[in-house]
Amino acid sequence: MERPGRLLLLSELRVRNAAYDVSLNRSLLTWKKRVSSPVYHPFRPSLSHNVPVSEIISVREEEEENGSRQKEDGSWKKMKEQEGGDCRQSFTVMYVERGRQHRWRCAEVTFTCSDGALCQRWVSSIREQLASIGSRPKHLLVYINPFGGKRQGKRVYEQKVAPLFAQAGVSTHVIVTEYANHARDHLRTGAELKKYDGVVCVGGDGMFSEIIHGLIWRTQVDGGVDLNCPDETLSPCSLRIGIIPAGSTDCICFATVGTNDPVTSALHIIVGDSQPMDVCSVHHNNAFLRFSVSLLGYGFYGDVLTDSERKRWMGPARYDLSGLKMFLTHHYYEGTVSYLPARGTMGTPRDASTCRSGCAVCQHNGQLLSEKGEKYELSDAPDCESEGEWRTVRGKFLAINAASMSCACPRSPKGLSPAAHLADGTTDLILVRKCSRFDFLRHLLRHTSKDDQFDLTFVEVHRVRRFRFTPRYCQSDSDLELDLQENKHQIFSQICRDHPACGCTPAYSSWNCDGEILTHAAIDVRAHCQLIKLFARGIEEPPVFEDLTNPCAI
Ligand SMILES: CCCCCCCCCCCCC/C=C/[C@@H](O)[C@H](COP(=O)(O)O)NC(=O)CCCCC
Ligand SMILES: Nc1ncnc2c1ncn2[C@@H]1O[C@H](COP(=O)(O)OP(=O)(O)O)[C@@H](O)[C@H]1O
Ligand SMILES: [Ca+2]
Repeated sequence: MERPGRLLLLSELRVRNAAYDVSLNRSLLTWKKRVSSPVYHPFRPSLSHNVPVSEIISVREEEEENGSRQKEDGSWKKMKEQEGGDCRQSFTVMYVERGRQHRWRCAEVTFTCSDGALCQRWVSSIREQLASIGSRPKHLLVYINPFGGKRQGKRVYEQKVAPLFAQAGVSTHVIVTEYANHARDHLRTGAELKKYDGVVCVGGDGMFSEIIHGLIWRTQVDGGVDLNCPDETLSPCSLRIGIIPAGSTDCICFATVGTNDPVTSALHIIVGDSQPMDVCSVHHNNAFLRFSVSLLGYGFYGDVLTDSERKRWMGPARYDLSGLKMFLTHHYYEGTVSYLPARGTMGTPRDASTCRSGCAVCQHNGQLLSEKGEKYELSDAPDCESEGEWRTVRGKFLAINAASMSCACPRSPKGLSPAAHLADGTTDLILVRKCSRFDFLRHLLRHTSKDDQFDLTFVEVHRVRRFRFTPRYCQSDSDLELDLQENKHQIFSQICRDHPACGCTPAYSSWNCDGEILTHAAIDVRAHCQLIKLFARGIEEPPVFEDLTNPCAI
């Protein structure tokens, strides 16, 4: 068996007319400038580059300007004569280069070889190494929401993403959605999923939500799982999902990649990254309502979303206006929250460390939950003997938020729950009790600074596996139906005839479920560990020691 470090090729090649020693093994492509004097010079920029094979995007043979080109059969039709009489050919390697703030770019380097045969050997060796990476997708199903965010999804895909996919030899079937839930319904029933290695979503969190609803639903139906039963163990989806950010918040992309940049996302897809992610199921009276991967927010975030939907024409700025309006409105909601604390798992919501690439907490908890899955499922059932583990909080709340991941986004780069994990099988339940406007503003502002948004007397946070919310004035299903029919376009679409303070504060808010409105206030939520996978790797730590041998790092 070949060891990863075994040298496959070592040649003297030229890069921009300078001589380099270029080597390839199964994990690394290295090019190192030949120096006339080998004396060490501390201030001379480094002359060595290392690119992991896993981060090579593609390799292409260059067509010489003077007409020398490769024939269909791979032989060289005409060689360009060098002054010295030798023939030269060149090839270009495209690879991932890291920029600022987790951005990735496609860089390239052209190597000139002394002869065509050597050039071909290099090209085919690199191609062989790339082909042996089994995790890279070859065929992708792409859904574009042309109306997400600033309505740039189609243009962004065509101009920035499609050329990269073509360069990397990734074939695509592209569907531009024509109506809301088009992608979801196509994934449920129409798409031939066996043909693809992954699904790509061009849009925002709402569009991503459509994709996971289609994929998870299809996987459960294929596996005979009853989605309406909150205690069922769901089957994980095998297809990975890529997100090209083209929405308004794009928090799922930001929290899994570290930036909202279409090129960076496309490169993570091409190199075949894989990031498992938790999904919460939301039920009402034993009927399945929705899935959530980022924010489930009642009160403030539910009201912001409901208000902002009527301002869609404003684009992403609608959230700022609705946010300000709802902050001034200052509604609170009464109810009971019951939760099952996450026991035996690593990590707490007050940890200083955050979820990063290759997160040990996610790996530990993921393994624990998959090994002890059955036992955990049983003890989680609220009506079994361990009912005593459930805790209950009653009160008046300005906001009840469940963050299954940090929910970091450009508005709040550390997120709603900075220490939440992408794939640990838990969600962070944040309860913001009724307080003054001034105190609520302090809490909100802390999402944008280094200060701890949980270190306030009216805020509590719990890491949980399940929770339930019941509003004080219980909503009947007929109320909800009337509500939907009559008050669809009202900011607070509640029936509050039984509410003593009717006219000043509504009895119910709605849930903001990854940017989609849920009108049922009473819900039962359960975290499912690592139910889906993304073409991402989590947020990378900046290198502690810069690679001083790499001039790009200086
Ligand atoms: C006075 C300063 C206030 C600063 C408050 C900052 C807090 C921001 C936390 C944002 C968390 C966002 C969680 C993500 C939610 C998205 O799923 C959802 C839909 O996204 P998309 O489909 O891409 O539009 N976005 C929202 O609900 C927007 C919330 C904005 C709240 C101001
Ligand atoms: N072609 C379409 N026409 C109208 N709505 C659509 C279409 N495609 C998707 N949607 C819906 O648009 C909503 C918002 O999409 P999203 O991409 O998240 O943008 P934003 O981040 O701006 O909210 C989602 O609920 C999605 O279901
Ligand atoms: Ca989680």
